[in-house]
Amino acid sequence: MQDLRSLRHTCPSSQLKPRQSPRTPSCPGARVKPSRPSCSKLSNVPRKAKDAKEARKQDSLDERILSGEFTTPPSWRTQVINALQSLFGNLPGGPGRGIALALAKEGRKQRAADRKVMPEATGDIREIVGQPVFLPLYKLFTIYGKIFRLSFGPKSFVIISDAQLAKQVLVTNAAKYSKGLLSEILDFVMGQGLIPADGDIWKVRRRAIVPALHKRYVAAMVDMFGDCALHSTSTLTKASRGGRPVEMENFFSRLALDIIGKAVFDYDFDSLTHDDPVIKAVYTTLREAEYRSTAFIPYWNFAPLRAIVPRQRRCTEALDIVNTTLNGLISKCKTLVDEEDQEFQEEFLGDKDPSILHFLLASGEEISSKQLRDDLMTMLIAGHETTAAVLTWTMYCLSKHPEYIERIQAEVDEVVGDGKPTFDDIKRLAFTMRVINESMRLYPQPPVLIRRALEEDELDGYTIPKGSDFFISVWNLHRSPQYWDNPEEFNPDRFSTSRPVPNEVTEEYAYLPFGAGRRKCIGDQFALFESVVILAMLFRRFDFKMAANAPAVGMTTGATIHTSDGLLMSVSPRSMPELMQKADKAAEPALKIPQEAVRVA
Ligand code: HEM
Repeated sequence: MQDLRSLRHTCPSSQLKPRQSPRTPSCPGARVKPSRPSCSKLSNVPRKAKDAKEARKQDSLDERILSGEFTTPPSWRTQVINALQSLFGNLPGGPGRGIALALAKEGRKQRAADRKVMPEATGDIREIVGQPVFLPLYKLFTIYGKIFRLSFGPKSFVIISDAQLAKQVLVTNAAKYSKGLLSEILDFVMGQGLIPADGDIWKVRRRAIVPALHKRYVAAMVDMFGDCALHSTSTLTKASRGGRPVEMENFFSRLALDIIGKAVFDYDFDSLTHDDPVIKAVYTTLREAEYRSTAFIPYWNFAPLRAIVPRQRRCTEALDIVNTTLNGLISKCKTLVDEEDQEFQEEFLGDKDPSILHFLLASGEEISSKQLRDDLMTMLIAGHETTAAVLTWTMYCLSKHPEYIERIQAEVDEVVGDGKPTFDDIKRLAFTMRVINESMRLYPQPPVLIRRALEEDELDGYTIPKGSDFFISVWNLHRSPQYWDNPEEFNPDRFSTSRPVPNEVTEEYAYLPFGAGRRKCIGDQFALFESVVILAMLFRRFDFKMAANAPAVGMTTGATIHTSDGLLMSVSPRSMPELMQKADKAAEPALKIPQEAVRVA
């Protein structure tokens, strides 16, 4: 893999100099590492050699920035006009002055014309896909500013790192943009589900699904979050008794899977205590979706290769298992709906099964099994990986700030005590909520949003041709010094607890943890409540800190930000013996967290 040496700047405008001295967009203490190589050749390279190569790559971009390589000179026309203007302006008296004035006017016109050409970085795509893509994008943002084009051979992307431009694409002119590349990548797993769908299918499905997440449903889910979190404490208790550290990313991934399975189709994966073919199939499918979003040759589009390449064969088998399971759940729920005499009304909540699937079937809407499966699969993925990533990075941020853990514990002791948080308690767990809001600022999941222009548009004075692909860098927005004081600092108090929970509107589109506009996340409340309940339940019962010999925490990315080597923490019970006895009684005996299915790719 090359370093970024071939990235060339071709911006003609002098307006686009770096706005600040460039620096590495580091998370507090986190180490940046390349994602697992998508090219099998690299997997034999010894780890140290790979690390050294990565370090050289980082250094070389920094050095090149500092050397001024990316500093944007004026276009040659502007340079010639400037030179002539100064020549004639220095002639004593006579026509020289008049010519200099005319040149000054021409210079102004030329500079305006320069500004119309979008700044452009060109390079080799392997330089970007070899590492979490949002990191080089941050560096390029410090050079090229709020909007620039990133080109690799014939392919190019417009990168947006500005709140008002993001608002224009996501909200004001949303009808002019589709999910583009994302739909292509996710088609094999989500089909026409809500995330990749566009046009009329998206409109119809959004209208059908959003009402399912009504207030009564979310309140019922809050209770279920508490049950699942309590169940998970047996795993932590067992680890703490055995003096064994817990890999928290794996732990949260499985806890979130258990929750979303129940919430969406009333299926108990119980993945924290066992592995089975369905769980393995779900993870194989998820990892394949991530792999496809970072690999740069879509060889799987050729049917013969899908049949030959082992990982593609495994993926097809996994999809079969997941689809068969979903079909089984759909027909079971259909039978339930046929047999029950519960009337469907607004805020419908199934007595025996409060899931979204039950709501959708009970609503009586005509829908094909394939569409229903696409919807369920979409929500399974959307609601699982994201929440697990948010909890993992929140834990990581907290591990650096024991003082905030103490504040969460004090709040939970006062508001919740030994029980499970209720819907009404959540408002009063305001500091815990701000911790999550702040962690989502530093580690947005996903870190970039993808769009494609369906028709010509104009952004910041630039003409955007139809078909242009966009990355809206939420990572850049959330760490931009233009919008945030000390943007790299983890500081939950930047969001006051006496103000509403921060969102895209309160923060004027500089904060987009759930996107914005018509494609905004439908599970935002669900996910925030879920995260608050889990943190409250765990911190009431345990203390967490980084394990003594934990590997440094690095980042890799697919759809969300993963750790490169896990988040290894030691867990110990808080010194409240009577509480731990109660927790032990409530929870079932634990097996160790199954490891093998989580890191398949
Ligand atoms: C902390 C957890 C979550 C985060 C950070 C998150 C983030 C997001 C973001 C940023 C988008 C917008 C994507 C875009 O504009 O391209 C989105 C869309 C979506 N999310 Fe979430 N999400 C979370 C949890 C959930 C949950 C729990 C569900 C389901 C119960 C869910 C279902 C969806 C769906 C269906 C969409 C597509 C909406 C549409 O296009 O109309 N998400 N999510």
